[in-house]
Amino acid sequence: MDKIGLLLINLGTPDAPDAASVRRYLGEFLSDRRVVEIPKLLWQPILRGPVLLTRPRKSARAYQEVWMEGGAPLAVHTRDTARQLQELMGADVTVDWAMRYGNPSVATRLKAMIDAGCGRILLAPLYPQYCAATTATALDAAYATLAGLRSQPAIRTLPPYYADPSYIEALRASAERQLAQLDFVPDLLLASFHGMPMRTRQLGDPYHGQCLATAGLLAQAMGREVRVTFQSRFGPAKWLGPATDDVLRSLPGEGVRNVAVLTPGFSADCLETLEEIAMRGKEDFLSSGGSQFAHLSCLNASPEAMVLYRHLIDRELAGWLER
Ligand SMILES: C=CC1=C(C)c2cc3[nH]c(cc4nc(cc5[nH]c(cc1n2)c(C)c5CCC(=O)O)C(CCC(=O)O)=C4C)c(C)c3C=C
Ligand SMILES: [Fe+2]
Ligand SMILES: [Fe+2]
Repeated sequence: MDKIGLLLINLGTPDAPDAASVRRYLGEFLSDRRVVEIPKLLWQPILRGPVLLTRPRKSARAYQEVWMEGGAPLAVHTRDTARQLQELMGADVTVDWAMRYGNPSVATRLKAMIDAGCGRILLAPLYPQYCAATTATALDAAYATLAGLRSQPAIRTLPPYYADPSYIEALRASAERQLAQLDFVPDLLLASFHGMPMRTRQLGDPYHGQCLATAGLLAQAMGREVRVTFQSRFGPAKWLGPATDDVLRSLPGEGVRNVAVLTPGFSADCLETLEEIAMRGKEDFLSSGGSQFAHLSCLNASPEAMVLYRHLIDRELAGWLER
């Protein structure tokens, strides 16, 4: 039988925390028509002008605040996840990882897997909630690579797992482990998801409903309220709300003194969780009168994450792997 490959795909991140690297990364990311759905002729001059002239320097400073010894947090955690999964899966499955934007690219890692003899490949975009701007474009990149091949491998894709009991259990266990380590008891749990332009929801993207479903199931599993917000607004269009920063600033006025923020839509910690939430979100909350703030880490390559991914992957590989 053919060798089996598992390719974890995450969003992407710059190669280094400097303006030139961030400009290259943002140029690729924000040129994706799945991400910014403005006609190319209108958007490219704005992107190449004001956006790429100003944002890279500001973002590079933010990346410098969270950069790790092994590189960008998103890359470090995604690589750790792949390495640990490789150990768990054993020699039957070749595990690798790639980024939709930047490096290592989907094209290079997918081709390497095929060159290594993998005739059956499971593509696993690490997004619990489906969104065209994340899941679909990650798969587009893989299919574009396959389009250039005479001999293609058999392909399966990991479905969104936003309501899968194994995902909800991983979130619950990870949150409760971290809550037990805090030196305060939060009055409220906030689940902050990455935002999207409101228009994508009206056009039928299921992302918003899947975020609400995840938070509802997590609230049920934890037996307490989990309030949903959306972060990382970009550009002048109306985005999904309520906005995380607005809510963090208004909570003290509602009598919420202590808050813990989860970011369950991100499989791994990254700029958006470590800088935007754990640093700027904390400041928003404390400067508005809050007393104690905690950001709970993403699943990353935690023991809870390994149980989750092993379960999701084994289910997709059933029939390919005769264990
Ligand atoms: C129009 C812009 C954007 C859409 C739509 C969007 C959707 C979206 N993004 C993620 C996950 C991540 N985004 C990250 C960074 C990031 N996102 C945008 C813009 C849009 N995202 C920008 C401009 C940036 C770069 C950072 C900055 O300059 O502020 C990241 C982190 C990357 C990292 O290197 O750490 C993630 C992860 C999701 C899940 C999503 C839709 C649901
Ligand atoms: Fe984003
Ligand atoms: Fe951000």
